[in-house]
Amino acid sequence: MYVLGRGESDLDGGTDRDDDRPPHTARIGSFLARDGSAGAAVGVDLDRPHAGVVFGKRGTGKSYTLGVLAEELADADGVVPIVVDPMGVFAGLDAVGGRVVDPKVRPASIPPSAWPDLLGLDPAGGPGSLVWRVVADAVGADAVDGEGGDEADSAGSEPSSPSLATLREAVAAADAPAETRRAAANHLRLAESWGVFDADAPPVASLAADGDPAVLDLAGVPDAAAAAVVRAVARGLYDARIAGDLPRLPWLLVDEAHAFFGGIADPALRTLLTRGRAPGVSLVCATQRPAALPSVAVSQSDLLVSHRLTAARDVDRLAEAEATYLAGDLASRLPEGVGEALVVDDATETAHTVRVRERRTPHEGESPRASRLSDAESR
Ligand SMILES: Nc1ncnc2c1ncn2[C@@H]1O[C@H](COP(=O)(O)OP(=O)(O)OP(=O)(O)O)[C@@H](O)[C@H]1O
Repeated sequence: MYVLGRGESDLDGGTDRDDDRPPHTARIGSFLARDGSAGAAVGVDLDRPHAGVVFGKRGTGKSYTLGVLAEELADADGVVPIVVDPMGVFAGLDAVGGRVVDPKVRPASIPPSAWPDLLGLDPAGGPGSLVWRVVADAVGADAVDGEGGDEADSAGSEPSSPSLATLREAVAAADAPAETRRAAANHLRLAESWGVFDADAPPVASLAADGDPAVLDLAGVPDAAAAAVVRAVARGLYDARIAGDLPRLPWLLVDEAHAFFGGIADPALRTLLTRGRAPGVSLVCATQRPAALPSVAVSQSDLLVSHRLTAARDVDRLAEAEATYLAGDLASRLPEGVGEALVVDDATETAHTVRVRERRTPHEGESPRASRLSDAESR
C-alpha cells in the first residue's frame, strides 16, 4: 500500500490486520489510472499528527472523504476523530461506535477579549468593553487566554467557569450607565439562547476519552455559537494534549471549514495548523471554498486532497502549496468524477489521482432531489 504523509524512511514494516494495511494507516482508496481503472491501495499515515485540507466544489465528495477518514480513525489505535458537523451529515458514524454530541462548552473557554466579537459588540464601545471586563473579572484575566501567550500558562485541566447568568448578574451590578448595562445584558441573554454555553460542560478532553468518534452536531446552531464551539474544542484539545490529559492523538475534522476562519474560531484553528503537531493534534479542514481559507491552511498542510474545483481563485489557493511538482495547469489535473481527487503528498513530494473508497457507514450528505420526491409521491 502507498501511504500518504509517511516518508520512505518512516515506512512501517509488516501488517497487523486481516487486509494488507500497515499499522496506523487509513485506507482511503486506490490510485486511479488514466483509463479509469483502480490501481494499488492508497493510505494515509495515522502514526504521526498531520494537518490536511480536503477541497472540492459542491457535491464532489468532500464530506464523504472526511467520513472515510473518520471511519479509519475510529478503527485505529491511539487516535480519535472529533468531527465538526455543521450540516448534520456524519451521524452514520454511530455504526463504528461514534456518538453524536449536542455541543456544550464552558463560557470560560472563550477568552475575555473575544467576547465582544462573539456577541457582535464593538470591543471599544460601552457594552462591548463592559462584557470584556466582566468576563475577565469572572474568570481571572490570564486564566484562559492562551492565544499568543505562553502555552504552559494555559495548560492543565479546564478552568472552572462562570455561567452566563452569573455574567449577567455581574453586568447588572457593574458601575456603568444603565443603557450600557442593558445592552450588555441583552447580548448575553442572546448568547444564552444559543444553548451551547454551560458552566458545567464536561471538559473538551472527554470528547476524546474513549477513542470512539465524537460528532459535534452543529446543524441549526447559529454561526457565532458554532464558531464558539469550534474555538473551545480546538483550543481544548490542544491544551489537554499539552497538559498530558489526553492519552490518544485527536484528529479534528472540520467540515465547511471556510465558515470558521476569519471569526471567533480562527485563532484556535491557526494554533492547530501552526503548532498542533508538536503536542499531537491533527486538523483536517474540508471546504468548497478554498479561497476563503487563509494561506496558512494550505502552506501548513502536509496532506492535500482536492476533488474538482472550477473557480480560478480556488485553484489558486491550492497552487499555494508551492510544490514544484504541482506546476503546470493545475485545474486540468483535477479529476472530474465524484469521489475522485488529486492528492498531494508533502512527505514524498508527489501528486496522484485517487478514487476514494466507498463508505462503510451511511453518509447523509446527499442533496435532496425533486425527482425522487415526485417518485415517492406517485408511489
Ligand atoms: N468516494 C465516493 N464513492 C462513492 N460515492 C461518493 C463518493 N464520494 C461522494 N460520493 C457521492 O456523492 C455525494 C456527494 O458527496 P458529498 O456529500 O461528500 O459532497 P460534498 O462535496 O461534501 O458536497 P457539499 O459541498 O454539498 O457538502 C454523496 O452523497 C455520495 O453519494
